[in-house]
Amino acid sequence: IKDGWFAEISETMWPGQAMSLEVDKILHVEKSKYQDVLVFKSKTYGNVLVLDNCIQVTERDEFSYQEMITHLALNSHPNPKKALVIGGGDGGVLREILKHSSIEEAWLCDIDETVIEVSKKYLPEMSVSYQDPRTKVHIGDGFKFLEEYKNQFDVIITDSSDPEGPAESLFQKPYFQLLKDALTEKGVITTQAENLWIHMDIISKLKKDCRDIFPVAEYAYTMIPTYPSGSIGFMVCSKDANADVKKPIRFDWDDDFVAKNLKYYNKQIHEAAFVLPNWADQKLNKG
Ligand SMILES: NCCCN[C@H]1CC[C@H](N)CC1
Repeated sequence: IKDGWFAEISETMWPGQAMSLEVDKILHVEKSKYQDVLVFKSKTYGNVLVLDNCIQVTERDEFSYQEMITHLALNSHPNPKKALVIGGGDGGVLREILKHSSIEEAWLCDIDETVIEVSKKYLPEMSVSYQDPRTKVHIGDGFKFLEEYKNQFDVIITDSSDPEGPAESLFQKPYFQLLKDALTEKGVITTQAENLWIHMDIISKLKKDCRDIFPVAEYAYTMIPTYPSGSIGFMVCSKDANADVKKPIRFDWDDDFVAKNLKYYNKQIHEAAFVLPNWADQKLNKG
């Protein structure tokens, strides 16, 4: 933090650019077993969680990412009862999963307990999900966790940081085979799949690996001001060869629920999220 500003600089992951947020107050600085953890109160985006110098969530715009990574998956499954988040220690994705009345168990496996602890203290609107009786928390490596649970989950969401650091293995092909084996018959996954403007190499490899393992694998994205280049994508995959993940097959919420509980996701946005600009469509779907 310099002259009252936090700059998200990464010469390897987004060279030559940086998102900056003005800092009002530093709330927490800690070196956990896995990464540097920083929480600060920003001037205009609420509290901000930073891991290894990468912005993970801000209170002002997190809903875009949390709602899309969750509902693109759950509304592509006919009747999700048991869901799992790999990562997601801030609790935001868990909060979104719990908005589906079909959910009986919402599991979360994050490697770093410190992230959960600081979220409970500084991100109350996301960590509220830990109080839900359907929530089950496991602290550990998602890779190892999945090796123990076969044919268990209807939906698995990989809410990870970037491929540099503790989440590196969550972007490799063997991980997607583990995800598939942990899913039930019509299981659906979503993963954090980076940005079209600066990570096309990562995305095309992810799509290829997912296509080799899942009969259905599509990339979708959302607008989010505080992530690099202002948007972030998701791989959305289904074990069901007849599934069309590009359209919601379920939308159980009435207008009143949507007005009160969904600030971003709706039926039209579900479909629109898969529509790519020409250069991206060429590279991803025709390359
Ligand atoms: N729920 C936390 C979100 C983690 N996803 C972020 C996506 C953008 C990355 N540069 C950092 C992690």
